[in-house]
Amino acid sequence: MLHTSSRRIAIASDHAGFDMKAALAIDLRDAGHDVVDLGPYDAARVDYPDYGYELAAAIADDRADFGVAICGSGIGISIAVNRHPDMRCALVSDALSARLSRQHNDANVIALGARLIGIDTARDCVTVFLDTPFDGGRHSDRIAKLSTPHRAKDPV
Ligand SMILES: O=C(CO)[C@H](O)[C@H](O)[C@H](O)COP(=O)(O)O
Repeated sequence: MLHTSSRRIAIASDHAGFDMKAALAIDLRDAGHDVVDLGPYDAARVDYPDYGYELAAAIADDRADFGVAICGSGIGISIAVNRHPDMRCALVSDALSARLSRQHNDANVIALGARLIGIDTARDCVTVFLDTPFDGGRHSDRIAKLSTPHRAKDPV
């Protein structure tokens, strides 16, 4: 059982993340979540930006509450998701990082590297991610700044 309260979860990968995506989608559905699988639907080689952009759009359009993004390292698809100003995609490989990404960063997408971590670690990360609330407080203004980026101050 991955977690308790039901959520709308979009999940996407590239070819390297295809098997992990399939396993996590089953787990999430078994746990009672409404899972939107954005593909790919077979293991043929694809480009991770296409799927990262689809995942970001699904959340931005309110078709999902949270996202799970998977590629070989998790790096490429996390970069793609984070091109959207309202996405806070956290690439994690341990449960503590997954928890902190929710508590401090209000991350709405978790990215995983299927060639770097095993399915048990991935399950732990997703479980903690979905079960952990945002702390708010001092973190809220920082989160707001992420959606309105500005240039760094000129050096003195
Ligand atoms: O990890 C990735 C991007 O950060 C991708 O999943 C790919 O694994 C990576 O780009 C390598 O591509 P390949 O076509 O699988 O060799």
